[in-house]
Amino acid sequence: MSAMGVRMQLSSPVTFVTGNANKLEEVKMILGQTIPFRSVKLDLPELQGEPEDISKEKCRLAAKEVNGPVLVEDTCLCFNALKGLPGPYVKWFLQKTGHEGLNNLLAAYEDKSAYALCVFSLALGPDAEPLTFSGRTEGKIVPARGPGDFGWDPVFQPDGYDLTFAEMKKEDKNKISHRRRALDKVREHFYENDYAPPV
Ligand SMILES: O=c1[nH]c(=O)c2ncn([C@@H]3O[C@H](COP(=O)(O)OP(=O)(O)OP(=O)(O)O)[C@@H](O)[C@H]3O)c2[nH]1
Ligand SMILES: [Mg+2]
Repeated sequence: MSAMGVRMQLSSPVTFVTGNANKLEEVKMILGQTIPFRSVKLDLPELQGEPEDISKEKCRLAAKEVNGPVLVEDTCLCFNALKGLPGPYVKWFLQKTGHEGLNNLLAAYEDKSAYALCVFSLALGPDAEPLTFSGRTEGKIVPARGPGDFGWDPVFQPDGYDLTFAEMKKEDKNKISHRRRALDKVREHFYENDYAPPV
C-alpha cells in the first residue's frame, strides 16, 4: 500500500528509457519478471551537474516524451583522487580517450580508488516529481582486462575481486553492481507502494 493507504494503479507499464543497449540488457537480467516494464530507445539530452539532478532532469524529459510512467538511469564513474570526476562525464572521456586515457587521468596519483554510481529516477507521469534510487560499488581503476563490449567495465575492478567487471560473468557482476544495488531499491519501492502496472 502507498503512504496514503490507497493502491496506486499505474496508467500503463513503466517505460525504461535509454539509448544504451547494454544497460537495457542488464536491467532485464536484474529485474526479470519482478517489475513489468517495456523499453524505449532514446538518447535524451543531459544537463550538467550533480548525478541526482542529471538523472531527475532526464526523467522529466522522458516522462514528457512517453506521456506516462518512466524509469531512466544515469551512470557515473567517479575517481576519488579527482574528487568524483569524471563522474557523469565518463561517457565523453571514454569516447575521446579510451581505457588508457581513463588510466592516464590517475597517473599523477597513488590513489586509484573509484566507485561506480547508478542513479535511477522514476516518474509516474509528466507532471510527477521524479524519485531517485542510487546504488554504488567501490573498486579501483586498472589497465584494461577482459572483453570490451561494455563501456569502462574492463578498467573497473570491484573491491574484493581479482577480476574486472568485464572479466566477471554477467551474473556475478549483476550481484554486486551499482546498477543491481540501485534496482534493489527501485524494486523495494514498487513492493512498498503496491503499484500494479498492467502488463
Ligand atoms: O563499463 C560500463 N559498465 C556499466 O555498468 C556502465 N553503465 C554505464 N556505462 C557507461 O558509462 C557512461 C554513462 O553515461 P550515461 O549514463 O549517460 O549512459 P548512456 O548515454 O550510454 O545511456 P542513456 O543515458 O541513454 O541511458 C556511458 O558511456 C555508458 O556506456 C557503463 N560502462
Ligand atoms: Mg546518456
